[in-house]
Amino acid sequence: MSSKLRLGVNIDHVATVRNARGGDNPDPVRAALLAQEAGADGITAHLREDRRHIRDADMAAIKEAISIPLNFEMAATDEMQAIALATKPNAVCLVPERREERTTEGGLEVAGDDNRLSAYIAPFKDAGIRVSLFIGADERQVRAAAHVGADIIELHAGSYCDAHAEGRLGDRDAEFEKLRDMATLAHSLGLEVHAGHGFTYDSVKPVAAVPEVVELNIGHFIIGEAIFTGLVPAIQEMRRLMDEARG
Ligand SMILES: CC(=O)[C@@H](O)[C@H](O)COP(=O)(O)O
Ligand SMILES: NCC(=O)COP(=O)(O)O
Repeated sequence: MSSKLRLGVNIDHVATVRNARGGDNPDPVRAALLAQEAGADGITAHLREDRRHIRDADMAAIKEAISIPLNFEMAATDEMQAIALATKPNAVCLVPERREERTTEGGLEVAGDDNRLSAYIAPFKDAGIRVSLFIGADERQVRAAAHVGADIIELHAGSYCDAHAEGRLGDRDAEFEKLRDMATLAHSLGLEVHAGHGFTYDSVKPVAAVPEVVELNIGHFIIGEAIFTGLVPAIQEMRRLMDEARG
């Protein structure tokens, strides 16, 4: 098995730069369209409860503008459910949120919240919106994701990427093995497997080579690299490395 690996480009941090000054520039919709032109297979955007980057109007405008799938990241709240159902993305990805965190620190606790999550995801499934759960590489959470009826899991790759960046080689290898093993388990349970958070040109290839992983969502590094090389070359280089790893 070695299906094509999709690249979802997360454009949140274009909005972070815009919001630093107010006004309209840089425009996340323009970034989404450019990402599409550059060969992205999907656009990911996270409407945080505190609206620190993407805002409600961005999400609606991105959905309207692009012709590739939109992956709508959100906390599992009633407010976000109503917005996502009105936006009609291809998929929602439920993520944990803590107001004070700098970024998404961990995965969703599915195992301890399975009854609520089963009921929460039902309206999305009725509306034809695929449901992804952003979880840590943890067997309990993978099994619970299958149990609640998720279509997809996105494995939080942050611990692997951090260990890679900090040169903690033992931790990096241990975290990679967890990602690989949980991808295999999830696939065997009928879940589609994605991974994301923290990938760079240096860290992406081992995970891109895992055959059960069919999509990577990558944002912060690509947007940062775009400052130096431009958005299209930054996306194309990530795409090249992913394809090379897939071999
Ligand atoms: C869930 C996730 O990994 C993405 O949303 C990514 O982290 C970008 O958003 P933040 O930087 O706001 O966490
Ligand atoms: N779900 C992960 C994502 O969309 C991008 O994360 P990052 O590359 O911005 O860390």
